[in-house]
Amino acid sequence: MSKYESTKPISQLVLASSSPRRKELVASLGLSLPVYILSSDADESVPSDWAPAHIVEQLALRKAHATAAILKERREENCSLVVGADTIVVVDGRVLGKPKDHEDALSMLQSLQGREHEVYTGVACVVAETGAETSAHRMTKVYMKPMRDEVLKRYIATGEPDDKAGAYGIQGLGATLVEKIDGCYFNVVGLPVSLLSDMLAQYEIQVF
Ligand SMILES: Cc1cn([C@H]2C[C@H](O)[C@@H](COP(=O)(O)OP(=O)(O)OP(=O)(O)O)O2)c(=O)[nH]c1=O
Repeated sequence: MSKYESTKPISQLVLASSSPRRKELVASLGLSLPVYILSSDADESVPSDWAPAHIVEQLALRKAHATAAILKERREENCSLVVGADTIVVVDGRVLGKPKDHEDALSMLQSLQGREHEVYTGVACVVAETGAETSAHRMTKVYMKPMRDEVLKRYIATGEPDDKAGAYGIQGLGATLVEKIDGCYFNVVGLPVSLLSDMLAQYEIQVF
């Protein structure tokens, strides 16, 4: 029995995510095994006293386990490694997820502009066959420029903040809001690929 308790070698990777960014980043790794997308509706509510690192790792695990359960129900022949991820923005200890509406997006961006905040992404790997799990996270500091409401409102009107934690996307027009970062860029985009590649190596999946 290998260390991840599977009787068979991993033959496919399943990304438990509906995020187009995560899909692109996994594709960019050019893995030699097939990659499929199968997202599920994991509950994303968490107790208010959880630390950011714990939140993102637990939510990444929930997402991966929910997809692993679907695969198990289907009695898949292939041995799948399911990858889940979760990203949050933290400012002054306050956790920002995705904005509910444009008003919420404005209040998030008002709290981020002109100062630094942290972005946490948790990554989880679950072997569908056995439920064996690993999780880890990265944190990146992001420094946003000071901006007037008028600028923030114009950015919100582009629609880019709608589906993003903290109401901005560093990979898009949101790059113009950011002065500098300290840490992994891909962690901010939603999937720290260097961390993921280390985690995949534990399952004998090599990136190159
Ligand atoms: C801060 C920031 C977040 N984001 C995105 C990454 C995540 O997709 C999203 C945070 O929401 P998540 O709940 O982490 O992910 P998701 O709902 O988009 O996808 P899934 O749960 O199906 O995997 O915010 C960016 O794309 N750019 C950024 O600069």
